[in-house]
Amino acid sequence: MKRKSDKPIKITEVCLRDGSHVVAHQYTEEQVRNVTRALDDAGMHYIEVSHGDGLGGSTLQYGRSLVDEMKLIEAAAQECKRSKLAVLVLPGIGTAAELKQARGLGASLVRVATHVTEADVSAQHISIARELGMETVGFLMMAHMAPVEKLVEQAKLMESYGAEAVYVTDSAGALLPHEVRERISALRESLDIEIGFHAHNNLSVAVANTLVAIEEGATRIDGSVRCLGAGAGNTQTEVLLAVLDRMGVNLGIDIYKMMDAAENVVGPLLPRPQDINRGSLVLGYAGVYSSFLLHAERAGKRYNVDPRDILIELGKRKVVGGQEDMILDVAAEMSKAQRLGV
Ligand SMILES: CC[C@H](O)CC(=O)C(=O)O
Ligand SMILES: [Mn+2]
Repeated sequence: MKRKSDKPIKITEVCLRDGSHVVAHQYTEEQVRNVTRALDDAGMHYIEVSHGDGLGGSTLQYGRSLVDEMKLIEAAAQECKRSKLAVLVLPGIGTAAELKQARGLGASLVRVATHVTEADVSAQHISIARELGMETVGFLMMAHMAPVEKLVEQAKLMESYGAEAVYVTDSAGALLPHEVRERISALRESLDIEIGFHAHNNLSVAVANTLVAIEEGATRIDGSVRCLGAGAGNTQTEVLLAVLDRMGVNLGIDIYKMMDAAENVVGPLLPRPQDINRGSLVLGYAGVYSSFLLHAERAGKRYNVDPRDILIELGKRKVVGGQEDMILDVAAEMSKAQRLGV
């Protein structure tokens, strides 16, 4: 593979954070320990652990965690011998206090996540993370919703606040390979910091998109073992590693150990196969936040509305992360309209 960056590629495994959405934030300490131990043993670079919506996400609105995420972070930190521990924080949900606590428990990298057009709200969190001595990464979510110039402008803001890398985050799994190429290439030309890419597989192009991102110069790459992430999941880590190895890119992560972790440790955690069903396909097709799927399915059951219609409507209304309460409102409105035959 011809890469446009000569920096090493670093993989962040997100099944214990993005995958938290899939298990409705019900991870146990034992599950987190087992997964972390297996990933660490394989040589994973970074392992992210937090509530699915980041630090402080355990609320009625986003879903309560079974176990306090700080306990999960502490457990994961104790299992990390080689891997570094990462956390995610969304300004407005997670506070400086939680970030400090996570740092104290052993988290050494933080991704500060904002909607793609709202990078300005990340300034304080980025600067606090830098003061705490953490590797600090910006995470621009729903990257398909902004034109390339806007994405570049927002990434530059994060860089100016002190971010050491900025991610193009395809939260909805809506980006197509040529759109990933345009975005990563524009960022490479405009930024002096590393570029990352986080995919969702709702249109079945997560691995392909990730390869394009790497070719264009992205060096921070996310994946989830067995696709254990919101919607249809993320770039499947063990598959990506095998494909990269076949392309002559070896990242020092043991592929057999990753396959075994996928089969024996993560596989049994899946509540259902992470295939691309009609719900996850609609997410990518409509460009809706992947973590909305479970909420839309629940709302659909409650109000007897097809979850696909709810997701399409959310897409039309450009509902973004943090507006989860709109899902019930939309379902209730649609149910009323159905009853009245409107
Ligand atoms: C709400 C946080 C979100 O799950 C972050 C993420 O992984 C994404 O936007 O894809
Ligand atoms: Mn995600």
